[in-house]
Amino acid sequence: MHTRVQVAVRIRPAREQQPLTSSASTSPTSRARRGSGNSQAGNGSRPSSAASNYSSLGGGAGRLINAESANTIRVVSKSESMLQQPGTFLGAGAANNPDRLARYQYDHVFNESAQQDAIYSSAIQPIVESFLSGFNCTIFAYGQTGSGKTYTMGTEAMSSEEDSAGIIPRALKDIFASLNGKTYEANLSMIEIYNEDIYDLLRPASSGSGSSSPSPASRNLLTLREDSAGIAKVVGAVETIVSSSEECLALLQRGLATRSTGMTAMNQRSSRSHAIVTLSLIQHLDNSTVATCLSSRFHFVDLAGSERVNKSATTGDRRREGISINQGLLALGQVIHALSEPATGQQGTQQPQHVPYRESKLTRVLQSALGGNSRTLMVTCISADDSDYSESVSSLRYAARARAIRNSAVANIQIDPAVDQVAVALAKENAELKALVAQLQAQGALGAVKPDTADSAKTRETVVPARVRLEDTFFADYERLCDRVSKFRSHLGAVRASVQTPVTAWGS
Ligand SMILES: Nc1ncnc2c1ncn2[C@@H]1O[C@H](COP(=O)(O)OP(=O)(O)OP(=O)(O)O)[C@@H](O)[C@H]1O
Repeated sequence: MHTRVQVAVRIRPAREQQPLTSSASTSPTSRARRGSGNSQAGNGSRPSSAASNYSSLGGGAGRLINAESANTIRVVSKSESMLQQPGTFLGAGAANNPDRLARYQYDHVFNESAQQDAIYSSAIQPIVESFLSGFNCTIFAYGQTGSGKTYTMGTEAMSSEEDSAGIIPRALKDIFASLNGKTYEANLSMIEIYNEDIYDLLRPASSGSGSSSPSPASRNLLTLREDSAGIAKVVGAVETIVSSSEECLALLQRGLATRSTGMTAMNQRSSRSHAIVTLSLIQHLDNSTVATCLSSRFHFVDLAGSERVNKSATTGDRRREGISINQGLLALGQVIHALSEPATGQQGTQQPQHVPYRESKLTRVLQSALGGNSRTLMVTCISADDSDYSESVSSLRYAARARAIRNSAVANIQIDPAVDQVAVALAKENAELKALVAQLQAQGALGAVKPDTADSAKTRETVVPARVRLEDTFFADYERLCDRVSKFRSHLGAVRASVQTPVTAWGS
């Protein structure tokens, strides 16, 4: 079933303070480890209660970028060329657009006063329902550095109780509440892509544990391998069995402590890596005749933010990280671009476009989320400050393009492995019966009885009743097999029908 990638845009509250003027370029915290929420006092430090440092006013009449409705963002263009860009629907171009306005439309737009719970209930809950119905799902946060991706995803602090809790803790809480009383297996993993290397955040570094900042060489490097369908999979990440949201949050908290972060002029604790949290779930469905199971994967992706080297005032490691981050995001932009615009052939026919997934680890890992078997939501975080105008407009354009991507998401229904064994046994039995029938036919026991041989009377006496008995057994087994197969088919059909359209709001 084709589903469109959904896009939500969140405008972060205005920063009350100017971008950090700390000497990020001269004394960066070298690959700082994210703490457990402690914030240092003083100029430029991360607020202990983040919301308290930001204006909660929605909208800003004099600003160039504003949320106009629950689906629309209005941008006053600074240049003529901007009005010609995809995603604008005034369309008539600058000459007919004296107000120089562009409007971008999305599935959800949240202004700066939007709270975490409102974002969760309108944009995220439908995806959680899809996941529980057997669909692979991905939510990824995109945007410039400091625009609020980590805050929105909830990879800042792992608690599902606080008002400021983000998407991940809230989703985990809902998922495990829904699974209560069901038979399932759930596994959690957490990785990061840092400078084009993939690390396991749930496996402690193999050496140097005394150091506050393990060197990349001591950490567990993971590899990517393509499956038979050409989809890259991360190999070797620790998958921990989990049975409650509290367990997941404790694990994620541990993983976050080793995520690569660092201070830049734009963000006191800037994520220097793309973090991917994956929850894999197998739900066993109850059925008296044939058991099936739903298997689904939920990827939560907190991307590192794009940054302008001059603005983020980075040097050394921070600068190298920034370049690597930008390269990964550039590749992501190219993939979004290719998927949103199918190439047109010579006769005007649409042709499959080459999609450059292989350009970066990030795009390889996100391959199935973009154009594959997944229900995907891109949460684009922007700042409406005029000083962030060009970065925000660029994010808005990417977001508008991403909305054109069509995925083919299907509910992953499988025969329970235990039922598979029954099916194998029945197939074996069937094959044995067929062989027996063939053997008897070859001996003439099941064919027409040959007339008037010397032993014909004896043959009729002994073979015919045996044949009847064998036929009875064979047909009884055969009917039993057919009955089980037909029950299984109708059950599978019913399960498919019930999970194909669980979310009415999903784009198609
Ligand atoms: N909607 C919001 N309400 C309150 N505080 C916010 C909001 N969005 C972001 N913040 C605060 O702004 C700061 C920067 O946000 P955050 O770290 O989430 O940005 P980011 O996009 O993840 O940046 P980077 O890409 O550099 O990691 C944090 O202190 C965060 O708590």
